[in-house]
Amino acid sequence: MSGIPRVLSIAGTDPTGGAGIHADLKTIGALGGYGMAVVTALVAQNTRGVREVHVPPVGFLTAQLDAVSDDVEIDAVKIGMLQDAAIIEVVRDWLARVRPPVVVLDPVMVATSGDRLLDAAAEDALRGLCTDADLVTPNLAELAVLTGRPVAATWDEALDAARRLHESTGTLVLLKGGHLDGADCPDALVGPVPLVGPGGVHEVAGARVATRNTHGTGCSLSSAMATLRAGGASWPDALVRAKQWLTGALAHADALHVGRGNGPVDHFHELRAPADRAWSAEVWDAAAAVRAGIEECAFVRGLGDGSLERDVFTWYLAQDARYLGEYARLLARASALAPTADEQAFWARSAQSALVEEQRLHSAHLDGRRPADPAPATTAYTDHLHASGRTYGELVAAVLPCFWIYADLGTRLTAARHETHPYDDWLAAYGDPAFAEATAQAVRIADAAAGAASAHERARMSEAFRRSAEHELRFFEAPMALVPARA
Ligand SMILES: Nc1ncnc2c1ncn2[C@@H]1O[C@H](COP(=O)(O)OP(=O)(O)O)[C@@H](O)[C@H]1O
Ligand SMILES: Cc1ncc(COP(=O)(O)OP(=O)(O)O)c(N)n1
Repeated sequence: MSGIPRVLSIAGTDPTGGAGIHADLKTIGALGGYGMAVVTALVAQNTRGVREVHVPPVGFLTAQLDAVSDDVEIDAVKIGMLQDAAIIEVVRDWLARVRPPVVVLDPVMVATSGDRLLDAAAEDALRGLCTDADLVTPNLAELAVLTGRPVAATWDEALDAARRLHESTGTLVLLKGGHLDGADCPDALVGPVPLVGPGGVHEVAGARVATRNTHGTGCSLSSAMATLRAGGASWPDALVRAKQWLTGALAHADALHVGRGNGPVDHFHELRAPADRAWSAEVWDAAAAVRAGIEECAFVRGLGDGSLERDVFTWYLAQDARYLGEYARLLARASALAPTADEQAFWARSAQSALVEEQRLHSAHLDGRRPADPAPATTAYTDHLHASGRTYGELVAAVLPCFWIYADLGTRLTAARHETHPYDDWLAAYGDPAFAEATAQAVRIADAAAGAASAHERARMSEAFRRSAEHELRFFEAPMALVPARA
């Protein structure tokens, strides 16, 4: 494969650009591929429904397919609307001759509007095509037709149906939770253990975005899977990234204002993001007063100029040791929830660093004494962090101020360092360039999570960050408040 995956969509059209080959080409481009398209059917449709379908002669479909494959090395194919058995036959013949390394089949049957996009007589032929694909991505209604069972009403029923489809076809199944009710919107890969892991199910959790603009989500998801897999991702990693991207596209869908019905998602929301204000910049600026309070508080000033009483500092360290023990648990939880291997590894390293490096420094200062009981400010902070662990985005937002405020203080306090400074090793730890880099990575991760979040989830992230920043201030104020004469 060349560096850029060459992905062919075989599908029908949508002149409003939300579904079919139009959605496929946008998706492939948005996820870094080179998109190509062979048209199976011309569909006069918009965001409110399908008006008419024109199917060119099947000989012309063969001519299109051959024109592409005679010339271009195809890394992946995504197959969408096929309309009738004759078209399915042509595609099967072509696949038998030209077998691209990745074949994803979205078994399109009925649009959200209720209009049929596949003849009822072609359902058997489509079952046959499922066996030729590497991945098949039915929604719940399509899964019911393919398995000959009633439409699943619960996630467990849907998983059962997906297992049946996998068993009857031998093909990996991407089960989609879009048509279930509730605040969650999970997807899952169901297939052989070597491909998807223990139990033959790899579930990817997701929050439901509150929007009616979901037109073309199935087309977009299947094209995303084809593109990411052709780019070298495992199927589970492809699903994690595809879902993160699609959730962001849904979260930005309302801003498009395309059509009066079920509008499309914003495939290019990630390209537009740099022009938007980063989430991190928003919350950092919003916390300006709290940050100023920290810089000006007696404890931080005393730490900077070295005038801080040793017993006050020791009290602070004992509390910090208590805090870090809990903080490490929360970082480990972020690692468990992380959507990518890189983020998982980052949070795991951070948890280890919080436990080992920081506590090593503390034990040097605490001179072997056991950490004290947690003070109210310490408990309030760690309670808040635990309460913020509902979703990955919120948790990442909640743990971020501890990185960022300390790194920021570190760059300022580094200027105060000198050989005989009583707290020089402490100032060095927080001014450490490696800690600054870890902080920058935590900020990047939080911005990516905010980019994929719904407006509601993004607001929760901002609130989690704001409250953690306030807890940081109280944490710095606590040692001096306990010793009022020194404040
Ligand atoms: N409101 C929503 N919020 C978040 N994800 C959604 C929403 N609706 C659909 N999805 C996601 O879009 C993809 C397509 O799912 P689905 O709607 O079930 O299929 P189809 O578009 O083929 O009917 C899945 O990844 C699903 O989880
Ligand atoms: C040409 C064409 N192909 C497929 C669909 C259905 O797309 P899907 O992604 O399942 O989205 P909804 O129709 O469910 O919104 C289509 N409408 N047109």
